[in-house]
Amino acid sequence: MSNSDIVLNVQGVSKRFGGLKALSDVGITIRRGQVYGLIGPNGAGKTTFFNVLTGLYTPDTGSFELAGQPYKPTAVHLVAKAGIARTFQNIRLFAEMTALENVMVGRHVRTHSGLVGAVFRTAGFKAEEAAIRKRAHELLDYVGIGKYAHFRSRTLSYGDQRRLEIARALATDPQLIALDEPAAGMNATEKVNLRELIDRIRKDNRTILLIEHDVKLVMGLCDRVTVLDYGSPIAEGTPAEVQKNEKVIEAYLGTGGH
Ligand SMILES: Nc1ncnc2c1ncn2[C@@H]1O[C@H](COP(=O)(O)OP(=O)(O)OP(=O)(O)O)[C@@H](O)[C@H]1O
Repeated sequence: MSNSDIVLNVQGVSKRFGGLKALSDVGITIRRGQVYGLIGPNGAGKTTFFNVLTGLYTPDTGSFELAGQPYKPTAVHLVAKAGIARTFQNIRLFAEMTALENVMVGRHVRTHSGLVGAVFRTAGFKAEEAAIRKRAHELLDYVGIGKYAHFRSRTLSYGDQRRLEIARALATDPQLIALDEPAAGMNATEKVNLRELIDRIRKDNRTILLIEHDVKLVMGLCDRVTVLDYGSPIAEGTPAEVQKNEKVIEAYLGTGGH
């Protein structure tokens, strides 16, 4: 495989909170079309890594490359523009906006008319708006909630709100989709449906990084996995490989499950 297959290459990430080393020299490499899992016991540093990657926390050290281009994760909107879209553990939708509007907002990251066009409603702006609306409908259909396009997002079920977040992430045409505990709070049926959706996104040659507590889901879905423990990577490999790794078994089962 050539280097052009590498979507995300992050190396040497460290992050301190006062005296606590939340991340020590963490690196991951993700290839195009992979579903990549980041797992580890509670407090291992997964969320911190996600937040660093997506511009919410400033790292102390680290190099960041997306699709071969260096990027600086200094602000969320810059990371989105560089091509990483994320969802949140605690769903962050615009509750009073419709499902369609939420996806359209995501798409605006990639639009060109800008403020002047929006204020004067130029022909270019209107054409762009119509294209965004069409694409947003397509994405809602794609994630399976097209019939709720005109419902306020807060009225959707939990599982459907998660789907909506994924549609909004896809709307930015990202190089990488980062899913923060996508199965959290889902029932068994919703989890099966989520798995199908993620599989489908992967088949469309998208690249996904996910943090997930549901180990079964991770093992069934991910091509590769990195395991963090106390802020350091302790194993990397296929799910089958890491499951057999002594350090991983100890991190999860030994030392009293911190
Ligand atoms: N903003 C912060 N300020 C201070 N300490 C923090 C902050 N965010 C995280 N930490 C600490 O950093 C460590 C790593 O936390 P983090 O939330 O990244 O772990 P995690 O693997 O995502 O855990 P969980 O599985 O419980 O979500 C923890 O000890 C946590 O208390």
